[in-house]
Amino acid sequence: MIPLVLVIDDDVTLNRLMVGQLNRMGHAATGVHSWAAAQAYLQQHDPHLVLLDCQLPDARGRDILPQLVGDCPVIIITAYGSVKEAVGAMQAGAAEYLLKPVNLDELQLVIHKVLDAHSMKQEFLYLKEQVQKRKSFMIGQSPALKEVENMIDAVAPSMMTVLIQGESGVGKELVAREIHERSQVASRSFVALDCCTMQENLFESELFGHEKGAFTGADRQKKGLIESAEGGTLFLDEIGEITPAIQAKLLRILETGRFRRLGGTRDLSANVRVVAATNRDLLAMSQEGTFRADLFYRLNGFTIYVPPLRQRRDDIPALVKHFINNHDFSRRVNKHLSEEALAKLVAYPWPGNIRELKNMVERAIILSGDTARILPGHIMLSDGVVSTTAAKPASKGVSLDFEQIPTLDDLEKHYLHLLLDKFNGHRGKVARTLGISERNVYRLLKKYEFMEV
Ligand SMILES: Nc1ncnc2c1ncn2[C@@H]1O[C@H](COP(=O)(O)OP(=O)(O)OP(=O)(O)O)[C@@H](O)[C@H]1O
Repeated sequence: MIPLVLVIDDDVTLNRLMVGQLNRMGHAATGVHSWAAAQAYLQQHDPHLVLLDCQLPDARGRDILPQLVGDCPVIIITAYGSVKEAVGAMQAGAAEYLLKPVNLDELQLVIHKVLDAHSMKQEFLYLKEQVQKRKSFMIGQSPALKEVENMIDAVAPSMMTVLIQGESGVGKELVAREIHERSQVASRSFVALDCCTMQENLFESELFGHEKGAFTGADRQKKGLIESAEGGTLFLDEIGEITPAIQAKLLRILETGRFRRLGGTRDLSANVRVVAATNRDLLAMSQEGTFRADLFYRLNGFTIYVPPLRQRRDDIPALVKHFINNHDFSRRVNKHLSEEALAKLVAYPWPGNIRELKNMVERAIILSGDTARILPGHIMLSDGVVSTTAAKPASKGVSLDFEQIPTLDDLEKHYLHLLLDKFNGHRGKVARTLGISERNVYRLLKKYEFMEV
């Protein structure tokens, strides 16, 4: 498509020069010398770009600009010495400005830049719209999941705080994203913070931000995630892990909408919707005194419980199909599950829930090689590891059960397996939990020949 360009300039010579240059660049340019002539042109055409002289005989550029900028990018041409006018035009929405006398090389550069930026913006807006229009990412038709969907629909349009409860890997973060996507603030940011992976100070500065000099190394002011989520949704994952000091600050945000950056003396307002998730029993924790009861009641105003996969086995076939279809390699070889393999999956208790199912499907795809059919032999369910934290959400510790007395290597291997499942294969989080470097985690992955390596 050849871009249409309209040049509105009463300087006849400059106008002709610019039109000539634009046509040589492969555009279809038309020159007019007044606003009246431009209006006549605009009634018949939709140009992709307008070059507009600030001083026309029958109108001033800054009065016309608002009528043009909504439809296409506008480059202002202004007399040398009227930079102030050019700045005003930029503030009113002009894409760029050129000073007279116009240098034709510069004209070419600026036009390329403006058209490229405009097409990128159009593409971005298109993609954003597509993403917003997209249907739910939540797969499954079971009555239990439908109930969760109904709860999401009910609460999403309000700005109410929501608590999502459920075992690890059931899809709590997905539910939080759905609440955001179906809310009135869907076009604003969704900011997620995992409360269990950071030390208290780091976490505080990440969430609330800090002022310059708040602590050693704070050499400049930094905004926190609360400010990044301004007008949108702040998702606090693993809320049961936050310390009492942070619990108090979070309570203040929920009660008053106010907070301070670390080292700050000024209150700032937090205009965010808070959605929190946990696999712990917050009620029991608040009764034991490890989680503030007042914060629990604030969060608990609207709770969505996401049931474990073993209570909605009907969803397994659709989930497996979804994970296979979303795997590049399996799409190429048209992978599918044999009936026996599916039966094996449906019978399994899934202590690691949908995350475990997803990892298992990905492993089975690799193990089945070039054959299209995934057979029961390609499905490796956890061998020997009978229970994990996932099966005991209220417990803070970890239990590994073995059929025989394990060696040190068995313990290491199974604990690594458990952490990989818990953190969805995230090596950084595994390393932080084990207190070793990521390089060492990588070494262990190789040692035990995990498929993720
Ligand atoms: N209904 C679903 N449809 C499709 N994918 C799902 C569904 N539920 C969960 N998943 C996928 O399963 C994985 C785990 O989900 P998610 O991270 O939301 O679980 P979680 O409950 O937040 O886990 P954790 O407690 O460990 O933070 C993700 O890859 C997610 O996309």
